[in-house]
Amino acid sequence: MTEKVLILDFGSQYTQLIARRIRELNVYSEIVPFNKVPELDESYRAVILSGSPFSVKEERALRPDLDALIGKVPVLGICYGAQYIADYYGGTVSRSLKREYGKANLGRVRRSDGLFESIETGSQVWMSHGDTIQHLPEGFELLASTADVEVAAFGSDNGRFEAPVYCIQFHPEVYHTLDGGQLLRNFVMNIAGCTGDWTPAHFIEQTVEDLRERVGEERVLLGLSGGVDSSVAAMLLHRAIGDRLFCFFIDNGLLRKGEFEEVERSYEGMGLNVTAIDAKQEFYSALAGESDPELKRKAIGRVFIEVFEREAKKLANIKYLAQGTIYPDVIESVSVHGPSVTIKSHHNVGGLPEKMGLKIVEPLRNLFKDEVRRVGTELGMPAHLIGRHPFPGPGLAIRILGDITPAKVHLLQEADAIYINKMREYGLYDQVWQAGTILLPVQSVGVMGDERTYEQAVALRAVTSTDGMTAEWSHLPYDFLAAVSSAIINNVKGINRVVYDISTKPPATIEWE
Ligand SMILES: Nc1ncnc2c1ncn2[C@@H]1O[C@H](COP(=O)(O)OP(=O)(O)OP(=O)(O)O)[C@@H](O)[C@H]1O
Ligand SMILES: O=c1[nH]c(=O)c2[nH+]cn([C@@H]3O[C@H](COP(=O)(O)O)[C@@H](O)[C@H]3O)c2[nH]1
Ligand SMILES: NC(=O)CC[C@H](N)C(=O)O
Ligand SMILES: [Mg+2]
Repeated sequence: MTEKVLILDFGSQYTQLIARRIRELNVYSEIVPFNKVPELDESYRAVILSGSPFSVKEERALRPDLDALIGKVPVLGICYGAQYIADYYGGTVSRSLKREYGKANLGRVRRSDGLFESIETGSQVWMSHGDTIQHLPEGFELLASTADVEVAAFGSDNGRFEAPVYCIQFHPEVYHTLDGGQLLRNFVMNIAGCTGDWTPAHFIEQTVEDLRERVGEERVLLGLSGGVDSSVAAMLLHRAIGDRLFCFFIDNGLLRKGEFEEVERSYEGMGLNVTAIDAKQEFYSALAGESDPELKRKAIGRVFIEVFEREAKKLANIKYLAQGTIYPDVIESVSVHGPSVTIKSHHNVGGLPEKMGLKIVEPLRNLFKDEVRRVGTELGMPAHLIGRHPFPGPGLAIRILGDITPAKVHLLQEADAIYINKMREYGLYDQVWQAGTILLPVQSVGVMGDERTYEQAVALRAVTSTDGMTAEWSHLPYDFLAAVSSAIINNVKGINRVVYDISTKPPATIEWE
């Protein structure tokens, strides 16, 4: 049984980060809304309470029953989590008009305590709160202070409860808390006694076993996109059920330049059963004359389903559809406006299961993207497949603003290939999370060889991100941007202007449509 750390989400913007930090210790962690605590069987070794935009002093504060948790397993409260524990057990928390936001240093630390082992006095921490803990509840002791807050950390491991409880006002999960990783390690490994059994090898072994059990002797269908998620899902299934996995790779005419052939080639030698399907014309016909972004997406989704359905009919007895759904797609988070379900799903073959009566298998639904990559590496997949930037299912159709024609696709493919190749050449590809070129529906005047031109413009997009939910525009070097711009304008006839997109998400999104 894999050991687990449970994270109760009170709506902090950092909740996912807590889960990732724990997983970096090779310990499995899962996030649940604060009010959906599962039965704590012995696989749960510890519970962490996240921060929150709420204040414990508010009427609407989120107030789960802590008696069900505290004393059962070691508990760590972070920020709101700490304030709530203080408040719950009879301490006092006061609201202050002044927020403490940013770096602070732990001025006094009770280092004899397990939570602060190997952490020096003066260690830099990151604060983000308005409320202050004034008095500790009975049975708790002060563990650390900063210049601004007396109660930066406190805990109870003296017998008031049967398991230790620790509370910290700062955020150990953000990188600005320099010893945050050490603190979490102290809590998870030393105090909660986790051993670190969540490794890619362990995950593969267990998943392959589960898949064999689940799928039995049935056949499984999988849409392969050339992207990381579907490729790793395919490899896992292949290991579990071999030739009973049938992969379809569809050329929708909206892929990058040379991508169809390249992806086909990279799957050779991996042992997968892949059928490549040329459906370019079907997609182009469905998109003809359509310029509304949502209608374009819908048309593409519809054709994906049609193609899948038709091809699947040629194979008898398919019972399952495999999807590369990953953890950020399924986490239920608490939103600032109250507990709600926010699930982002972009899955392009989404309508298929109901239509064909297929059951879904999602071998990656517990993994973050970087973990998917580590599993892929462990499975022996080539580095260029693992390191690929994410690419949307609707492809270049959502990067060509307005209606789609094969000629526009061609124009964008050429510009995009120059951008991406140069990015590799300059050693920037792996520093960027995702990059692409957007064909703008504007023409502008230029001059080339003493002649007037009146041609289209492209925008370059490059972002850094961890999961695509938020993103920063990448600060790419000017000499690189200059080289790309001149290569595109000199080599792609039809484009005479290149601009760089400097918008973050939110409020912009990564794709333009
Ligand atoms: N050209 C395609 N042929 C077959 N299936 C596809 C194609 N494009 C997308 N899909 C299906 O849609 C799913 C969602 O695509 P998505 O881009 O989110 O994931 P991915 O391609 O596996 O990974 P990545 O996010 O790294 O691109 C894929 O997992 C795949 O099953
Ligand atoms: O498979 C996909 N089908 C889609 O319909 C789709 N739309 C956006 N994306 C990808 O999702 C991430 C976030 O994109 P946005 O900021 O544009 O919402 C980025 O990585 C986008 O490339 C998609 N992927
Ligand atoms: N980051 C947090 O958890 C903040 C908790 C609470 N809203 C405060 O301002 O003090
Ligand atoms: Mg993709």
